[in-house]
Amino acid sequence: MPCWPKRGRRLLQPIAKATEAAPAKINLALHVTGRRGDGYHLLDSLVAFADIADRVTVEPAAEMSLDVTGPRAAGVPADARNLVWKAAALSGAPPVAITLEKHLPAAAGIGGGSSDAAATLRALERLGLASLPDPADLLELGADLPVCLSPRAVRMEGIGETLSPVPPLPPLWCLLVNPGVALSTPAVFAALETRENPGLRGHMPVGAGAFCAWLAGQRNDLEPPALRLAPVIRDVLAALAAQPGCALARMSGSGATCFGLFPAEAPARAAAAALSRAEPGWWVAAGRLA
Ligand SMILES: C[C@@](CO)(OP(=O)(O)O)[C@H](O)COP(=O)(O)OP(=O)(O)OC[C@H]1O[C@@H](n2ccc(N)nc2=O)[C@H](O)[C@@H]1O
Ligand SMILES: Nc1ncnc2c1ncn2[C@@H]1O[C@H](COP(=O)(O)OP(=O)(O)O)[C@@H](O)[C@H]1O
Repeated sequence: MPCWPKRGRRLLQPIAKATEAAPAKINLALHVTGRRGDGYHLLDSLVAFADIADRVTVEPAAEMSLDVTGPRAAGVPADARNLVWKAAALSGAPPVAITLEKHLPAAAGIGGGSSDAAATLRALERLGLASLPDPADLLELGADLPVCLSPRAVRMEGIGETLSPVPPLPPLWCLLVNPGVALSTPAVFAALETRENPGLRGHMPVGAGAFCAWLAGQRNDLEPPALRLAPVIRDVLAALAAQPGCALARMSGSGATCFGLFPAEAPARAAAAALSRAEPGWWVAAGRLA
């Protein structure tokens, strides 16, 4: 079904296809505060996004199809198991052809699949093929889906369905590093030693220096279990922390991707170049935090 955008009184060309960026999700802090009866964990997380992204292109078609391309396509399912396909099916939209250009590593703690699925839903909405769902209704696709629907910095609680606004983040650049180890999210949660921990403490300051100091006082409670499952994460954290200009190094989500925060762009770019040279087997990407 073509979509006729209403701009002024002129009839414009129908939108034939829509492309959306699916940015990397970063848990700047991730506190595990309890566990529900069904085994899902309660979280208190400050979530942000980086302009390091997959790209999802959606166009109307006679039948559903999915083409997975790009430098990180290997191993990503190109059928109904993929979250982009599941999202399109859940939306109730007519059949579409989806092209997913993978740049983010999979099973990496940066919500690649969830962000791709959310980007698919935004593209379907732009094409006029489906309306944007209520974020909480997306939990059945994954706990990270609600936060990825409108990718901007927020506080995420519950198992991922409770989203509340935070003050704008200070200008910060991030360096994402993954050592090439895929970590299973359930395995990392299962390896937690303590499940009832305090939530985020205090109020988020506005300036970059104060913000990074405040963040250093928060945690990622999934870091210790992930380190036990993949000890190489310790090397990644040490390598990030040793980069000039790095204000904080921490793991995102259930790992194994870690991030370094840099108040200035040039040191972040220099650190990306240095780490890529030193560890050619690691995935390294620098971007702006949003
Ligand atoms: C840990 C987080 C933090 O943002 O990120 P990632 O490491 O995936 O990026 C997310 O909560 C992951 O969300 P997502 O990857 O969508 O998880 P789901 O598919 O819903 O769940 C996978 C499994 O993780 C565990 N799980 C997930 C979320 C949660 N709040 N409690 C859990 O215990 C459960 O064992 C569940 O079966
Ligand atoms: N679009 C997708 N991109 C990556 N992985 C996907 C996608 N759809 C389904 N998957 C499956 O989901 C698993 C978790 O991938 P991902 O969402 O990238 O994890 P994480 O949330 O830990 O970053 C992968 O192992 C893969 O089999």
